[in-house]
Amino acid sequence: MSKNPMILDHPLVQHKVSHLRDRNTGTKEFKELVSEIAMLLCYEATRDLPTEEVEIETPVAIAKTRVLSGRKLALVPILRAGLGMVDGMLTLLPAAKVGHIGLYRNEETLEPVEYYCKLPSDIAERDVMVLDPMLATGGSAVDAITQIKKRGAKSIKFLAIIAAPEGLERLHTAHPDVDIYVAALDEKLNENGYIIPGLGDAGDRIFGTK
Ligand SMILES: O=P(O)(O)OC[C@H]1O[C@H](OP(=O)(O)OP(=O)(O)O)[C@H](O)[C@@H]1O
Ligand SMILES: O=c1cc[nH]c(=O)[nH]1
Ligand SMILES: [Mg+2]
Repeated sequence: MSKNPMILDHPLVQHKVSHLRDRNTGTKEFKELVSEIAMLLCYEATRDLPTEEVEIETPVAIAKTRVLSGRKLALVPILRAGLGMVDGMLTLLPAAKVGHIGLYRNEETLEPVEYYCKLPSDIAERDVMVLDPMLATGGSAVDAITQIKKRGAKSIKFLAIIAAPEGLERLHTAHPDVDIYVAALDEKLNENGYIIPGLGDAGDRIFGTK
């Protein structure tokens, strides 16, 4: 990857993120947009997957062409909000295994509290993509990636929809080997650790809990 973080500047991504931010966007459309943006992030984050040449018989000739050369992949959404990105990713990567890490932010300290971790048993052999729509202070992403590395994974990417500069800095400092892909880079965090302008609480908007 040439740039870390990679901030997608594609018009489709910008258009969809604008609608996602809108406070008048309801749960159904919000979920659809998260899934679609995840698909576009996936397209960019898989640009370096290795391919191999094969011969395919078309109805008229033999084509020398390329297919993915069988790298094993794992998606690891950070619960809850990361779940919203899984379907979009699996649309493009149907063979990927899915692990889950449950984290929530302590509202006062803003530090992550871990409550669940279940990863594919062969995670150490897989290229891992960690998913969370929001990278705010970066505490959740850093903690999730630390847990995944403890279980042996060596190749890890992090995909978020909106990032704050504070979160990008913290994640890059803690895990400089991790390539980061984001759909939008925002201005700052407010005093409650929310991204400004952001989109509010992603988990609540995906699951309709507020
Ligand atoms: O970068 P950070 O400061 O750690 O903040 C980002 C985290 O906050 C949100 O989760 P939240 O704690 O709201 O849990 P939820 O997904 O269950 O709503 C979000 O989905 C990230 O996981
Ligand atoms: O702005 C924010 C920050 C953390 N988590 C969210 O869902 N939104
Ligand atoms: Mg939340």
